[in-house]
Amino acid sequence: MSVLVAKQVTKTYGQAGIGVPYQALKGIDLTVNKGEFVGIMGPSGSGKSTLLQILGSIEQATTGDVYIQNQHLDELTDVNRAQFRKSHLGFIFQDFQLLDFLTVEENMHLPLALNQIKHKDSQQKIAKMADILGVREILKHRPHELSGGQKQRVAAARALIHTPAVVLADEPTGNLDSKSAKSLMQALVKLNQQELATIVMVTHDPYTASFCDRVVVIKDGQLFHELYAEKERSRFHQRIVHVMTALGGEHDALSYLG
Ligand SMILES: Nc1ncnc2c1ncn2[C@@H]1O[C@H](COP(=O)(O)OP(=O)(O)OP(=O)(O)O)[C@@H](O)[C@H]1O
Repeated sequence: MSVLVAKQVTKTYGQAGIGVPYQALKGIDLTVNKGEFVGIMGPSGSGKSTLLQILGSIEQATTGDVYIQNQHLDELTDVNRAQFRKSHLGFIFQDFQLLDFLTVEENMHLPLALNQIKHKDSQQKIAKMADILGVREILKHRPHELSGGQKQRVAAARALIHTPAVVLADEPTGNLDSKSAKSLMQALVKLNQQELATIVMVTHDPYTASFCDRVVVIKDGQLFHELYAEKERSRFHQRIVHVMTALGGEHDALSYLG
């Protein structure tokens, strides 16, 4: 069952008469099924963040259609779009974006409060998420008392706690050391497999991407290639590295693809 469908999405920045218009996306088609973990990769400036922002209804596509759980995003009013985002989407950012005046527990409670989840259910959800993400011991701490890895696991808990239709993650391991990155990705895989969470994640890092079921590669605003995971993650990692190396090189990138 598809949860997210993007059809022929384009994005042109720069209004007529102000500077030179720039087409960042040139007709992207993407379908993500329930319980899929999809990585979006591509060189710097290829349009990854633009695509993620359009999928998250933060930016509007210039042309094309985006549906999340059959809801066409362009058909929502501004008020309904904000409400839809709160209830149907979860976001994880590179710089965590936790509220420092709230404890970990209160940060996790925020999406539940915004969606008017009852106190008893909230407590159960917080306890379950805290266990899956290994943050139970730090529930009473404030974000400034945490390591980067802990902060990002809390941010992931907050993004997923209200069981959104899709979680959109923009470079979630970008500020983490390799050990913390691995632990975050293992937690996301667990949430993906146990809770059937649907995750779309932009990353530069082939190792981070190797935890996905599928990696979509964008080049110059267009879909360039798709890779599917295989049993051994290390082999998938290698294949991603090959594709990205080929993309960054001057030679015929397609000669690497198989
Ligand atoms: N608000 C904006 N106004 C004008 N141009 C923009 C804007 N946002 C992005 N762009 C341009 O659109 C193109 C795609 O940008 P985007 O941030 O989506 O790429 P990216 O693949 O995420 O890059 P990176 O990996 O460096 O973050 C780039 O050329 C960028 O300069």
